[in-house]
This record gives sequence, structure tokens and C-alpha cells, in this order.
Amino acid sequence: MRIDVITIFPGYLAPLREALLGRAIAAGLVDLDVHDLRDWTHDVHQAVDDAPYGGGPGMVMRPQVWGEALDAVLARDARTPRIVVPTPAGRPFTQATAQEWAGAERLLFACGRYEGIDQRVVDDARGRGLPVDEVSIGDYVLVGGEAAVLVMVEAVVRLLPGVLGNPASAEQDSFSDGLLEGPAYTRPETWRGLAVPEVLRSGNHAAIARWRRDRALERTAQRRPDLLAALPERALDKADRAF
Ligand SMILES: Nc1ccccc1-c1cnco1
Repeated sequence: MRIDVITIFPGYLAPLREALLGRAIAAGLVDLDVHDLRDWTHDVHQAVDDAPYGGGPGMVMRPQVWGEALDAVLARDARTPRIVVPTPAGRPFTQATAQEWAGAERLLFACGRYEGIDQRVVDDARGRGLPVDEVSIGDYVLVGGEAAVLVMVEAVVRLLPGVLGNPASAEQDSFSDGLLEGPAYTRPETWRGLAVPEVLRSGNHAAIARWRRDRALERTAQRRPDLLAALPERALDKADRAF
């Protein structure tokens, strides 16, 4: 997978070259290119934004600069990318989105700041038949899209074959079966007077699986009843319903 990121703060994306993602890049599973949007400005001030038509607070990022940047970065590789624009006004980014994008051969993230990018940049790209996803990582206000790109790239790249040491862990993630993961424990058996639940040390794998499923159902019901309500009928078996 090739990943391009266009931003006015390239340094903000440095963490993408660390740890798991850094290893994926080193292993050739991911090609990452971070581009400075200001490289496509032509004025001495390298202006990337301007006042919004219609007035109001903040600044809007200029279409000319973004248009030139996108055209140049698109041309760097023959593969057509999904263009991703992080925005608080976007559709929710979920595990399903990450799984969908993990199948893409190329992703191009356009990091907007201020009050966003002139809408015509997205409209022009869509008008040329390019897939553009405007997505939000949650209902809160960030200063720019860069933090959202760190989140989304990690969620996607960990799903790529060969990235995770143990692919099973991707299957057992929270959300992969529609439920939140339950509590996890490791040694010592007792710590500050708190003991590991007996069943987890019993060696009875059926009982352990049941206990874990019950804790996941319990936690999901308490913290994310919306996820429980969204589960398809077939997702809960008889034992689940008894819980
Ligand atoms: N608040 C923001 C400001 C700029 C670019 C993205 C966001 C965003 C993305 N997901 C939530 O917020």
C-alpha cells in the first residue's frame, strides 16, 4: 500500500515512521510519502489560506494551492488513491472503514486546518471520478487533520497482511465481533491484594471463553449500548441471551 499525506506540518506525521508502522515501512509493506503543502505556493508568504466568503471567523484553505498539490501528488504514482479528507463534518471513521481502506492499493490524506479546505477542491476531485471520503474520527474539535491521520493510518496499516505478528489479535479486537473487549490480566496472580479471576487460571478453555464473552457483553451493555443494539440477530447465541 502506498500512503501519501499532504500537510502544512510534515513533522506532525513523524510518528508514522515509529514502532509498528515504522516496521511495516521498513518491511516494504507500506510506502509512506509526506508532502508539505507550502511547496505548491508561489508567493513570498507561502499563503495557504484566505478569508472565508460570506465572512465569519477563521480562514479557509485556498483551492489553487490544494489543486496543484493534489495533481502533483496524484501523478507521483499510477495507482488511483482513495482521497481522504479528515473533517469534523465527515462521516464517522469506524473499524469497518479501516477494514474497507485496508483493501485499497493507495490512500492519499489531505490534511485541512483552520476552517477547512475550499469545498471546490473536493468537488473538483469527485468531478474527475476520484473517490473522496470526508471522514471524522469523533465529535470533538481538533486544530487540523494531522492527528486524525495518525489515528486512521494506524487503524488501517495494522490490518495489512504481515504487519501484525499474530493476525489472530486483529480478529479478537474490540469491534471486530461488534463488542468491546473485556478485561485482561497477566502475572502476578495477586497484585496489591487484587487477584486474577479464578476461571482464567482454571485451564478450562470453554469456561474461559464463556467468561470472556460474558465480560464483553457486560462491558458493551454498560458503556456502548448502541453497539449492542446494532448487533445483527445472529450475532448473539442462546448463551449470550441468557447473560
Ligand atoms: N476537528 C477537525 C479539524 C480539522 C480537521 C479534522 C478535524 C476532525 C476530524 N475528526 C474530528 O475532527
